[in-house]
Amino acid sequence: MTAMLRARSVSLSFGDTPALRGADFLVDTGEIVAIMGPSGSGKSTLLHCLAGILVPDEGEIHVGGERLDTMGEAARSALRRDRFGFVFQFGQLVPELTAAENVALPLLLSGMRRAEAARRADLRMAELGLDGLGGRRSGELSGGQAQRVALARALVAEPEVIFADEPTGSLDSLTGEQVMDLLVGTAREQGTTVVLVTHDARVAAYADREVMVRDGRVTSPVGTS
Ligand SMILES: Nc1ncnc2c1ncn2[C@@H]1O[C@H](COP(=O)(O)OP(=O)(O)OP(=O)(O)O)[C@@H](O)[C@H]1O
Repeated sequence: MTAMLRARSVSLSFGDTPALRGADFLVDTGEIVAIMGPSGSGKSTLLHCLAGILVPDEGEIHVGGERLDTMGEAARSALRRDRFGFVFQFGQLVPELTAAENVALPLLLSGMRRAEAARRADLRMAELGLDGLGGRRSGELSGGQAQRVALARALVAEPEVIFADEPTGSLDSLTGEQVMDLLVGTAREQGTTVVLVTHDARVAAYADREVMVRDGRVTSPVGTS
């Protein structure tokens, strides 16, 4: 197996607060890894560094063969757009857009023509059980529906990596299970790598492997290769 993402001795502080203190992490291509650990231990910060949203103060982040932490903002933003998909606790749909427009957004941003983007968005929504909801805005969707729309948006451009930060945190347990079934099912089908942050052992159980973050360090095995 080849490493999709690797963090080496990553440290990052917010002012005087150290969030990461020499964290090492590795995920192989197609692997689903859950990052667990106590509140405030640095899980989200690690995910944001791996995704090129935050730049560490020290250490290295590698995506495939590329070094992410030394890239400029424009290159990191292009890499996030072209190779990564994101699902957060609250779907973060654009409220002014319909569900279908939200799902098509990543394709439009990468320059796809409107009709083709709409066609692919429809297909993806149908796969996630969202038939007939394309015209609704986020305020007209249930929490589970909105999170499935967010999932469709994360998956529509067939990213290499999905980053999911507490993707079921705002849902009841049954709806959360449905969202995890869809996320993990689609990722396995497409060979997508998933990095998942969660407090919930039932959610982490969907992953191939769990790592534990404590006090800004990954304390359990960092990877398989
Ligand atoms: N934007 C920020 N500004 C200042 N401090 C921050 C910021 N983001 C995180 N921190 C601090 O960094 C540390 C790690 O935070 P992080 O959000 O990564 O933890 P977490 O393990 O994801 O926590 P939780 O499970 O509660 O979401 C905490 O002490 C937090 O207060």
